[in-house]
Amino acid sequence: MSLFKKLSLTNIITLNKSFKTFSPQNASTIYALTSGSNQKCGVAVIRVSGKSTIEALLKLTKKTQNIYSPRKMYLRDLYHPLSNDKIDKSLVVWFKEPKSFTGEDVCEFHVHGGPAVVSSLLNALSTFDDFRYAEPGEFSRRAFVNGQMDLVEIEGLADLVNAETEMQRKQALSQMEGNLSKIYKEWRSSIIKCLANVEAYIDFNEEENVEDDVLDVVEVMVNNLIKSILSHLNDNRRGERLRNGVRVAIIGQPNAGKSSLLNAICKRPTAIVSPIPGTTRDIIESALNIGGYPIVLVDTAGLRETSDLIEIEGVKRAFSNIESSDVLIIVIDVNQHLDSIMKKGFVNFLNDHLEEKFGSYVKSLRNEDTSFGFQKWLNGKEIIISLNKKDLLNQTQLSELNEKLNLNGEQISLNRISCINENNNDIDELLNQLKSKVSNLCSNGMSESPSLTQQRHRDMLTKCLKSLESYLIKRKKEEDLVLAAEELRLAVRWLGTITGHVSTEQILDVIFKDFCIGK
Ligand SMILES: Nc1nc2c(ncn2[C@@H]2O[C@H](COP(=O)(O)OP(=O)(O)OP(=O)(O)O)[C@@H](O)[C@H]2O)c(=O)[nH]1
Ligand SMILES: [K+]
Ligand SMILES: [Mg+2]
Repeated sequence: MSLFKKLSLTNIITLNKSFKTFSPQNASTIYALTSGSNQKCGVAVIRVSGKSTIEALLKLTKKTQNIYSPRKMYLRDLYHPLSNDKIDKSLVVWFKEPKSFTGEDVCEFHVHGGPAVVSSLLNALSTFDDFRYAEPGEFSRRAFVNGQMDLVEIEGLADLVNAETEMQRKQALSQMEGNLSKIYKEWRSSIIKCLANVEAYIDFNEEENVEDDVLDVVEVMVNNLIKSILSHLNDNRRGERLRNGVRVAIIGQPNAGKSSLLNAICKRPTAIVSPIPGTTRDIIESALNIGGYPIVLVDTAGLRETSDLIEIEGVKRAFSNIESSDVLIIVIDVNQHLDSIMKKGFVNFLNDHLEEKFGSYVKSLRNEDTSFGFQKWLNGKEIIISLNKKDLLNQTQLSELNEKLNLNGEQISLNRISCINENNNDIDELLNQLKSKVSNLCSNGMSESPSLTQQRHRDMLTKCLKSLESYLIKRKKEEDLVLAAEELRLAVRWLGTITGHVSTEQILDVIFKDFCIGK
């Protein structure tokens, strides 16, 4: 083995060793109701983790020595250690460290899910020395500290617990199983390799053992890394959208029927509907699951110029929601605008209508460019146009309208609906259009090429990318190689922060505070 290769190896080992900078706070044994609710239920699970777990299990089941094999279920009576009172008949299972969720000795008691049973067992556990009720996320935190899961996997676990739709579940499961971590870990080891090579070159370039082209090889590797990280970052936020929900804003002029449409889609009277224009002022949000994709449907105030102070604020909020939404459903009262559509043709009508209704907003978007068209206006958003109140048109008007609805190849979806007539397929057609737009915007949650799922990862990856680029710039300017190498060291750090190889208490506190107790 060349000196160069030997050195790479030892450097990697020291780099990997220096990362656990925090101390595990696992002196006490912790316990919690882990099955979630405090409501009555068939079975409640109480989890215990820590070094005195076994003592508690033996005491509660009145055994003097450990007769329990790990990972096997036993049916046992549980007794309160102080009163000797029988608490319940329970299934017990224990896991010997390190083969447990937390990496410590763990025991689970499956008891009948009544509040009195649960509190009696929790009370019994509290009587043991150095036992305390777990903090939110403390079991997971111990799993992390003991190396059972990295941070990205733990975040996947939290997402899995919070997943509300099928696609979210798939994405979270894949992340929990380490598919996303794998990418970050591979990148990290590549950078560590680069760093080790550069350091070897710095230390030993006088000697013949170091290959001449080492720095060129590093440059190629860094360039490849930059490419991979960039394409992961520029994924159009597909994974984040799936995790957080796609924002879909319903917009249009007053009385177009926006709130009626929200109610029709949600199948409940969420928003107030009235014939008075300017009814909706606040933003009304409703969470939906469409084909496994999470959606936040947003009803907004009708867009118009007004002197009503409250309505002005409503219109302002509507515009800021247009800005932050991924999909816009533009509702148009087709009865009111029929003449105009027939006269101008649909695309011209739409351009004029949008310019009139959204003019101020559009102007702010287009700066000096005065040409007006959907593409400019969309600004990357998906658009669905809903011609509402079609029930007010007669058959002749409807068929004349249909002939006019030529979109000239614009990338928008169009539908004709009625929010009054409950018994129609129009809303279904709209939902299908919405689903196809949303599925284009979201990752499908599958593991082949896991998507970036969190802003935290995005921030760290961006910093990592900057450091890699700085390395190349410093190399190009032929600056001191030691200073350039420092950039690689930083890049390793940023990546390590994502998975928790480099860690600070602040990051951990932020991540684990959102966990429920018992996780
Ligand atoms: N005939 C008919 N009337 C409708 C339809 N959809 C809504 N309306 C009526 O139109 C009026 C306005 O409906 P809303 O849903 O309040 O309209 P909006 O766009 O939310 O209005 P603002 O909140 O004031 O901007 C109400 O009287 C609704 O009953 C429809 O499909 N057909
Ligand atoms: K209204
Ligand atoms: Mg409304």
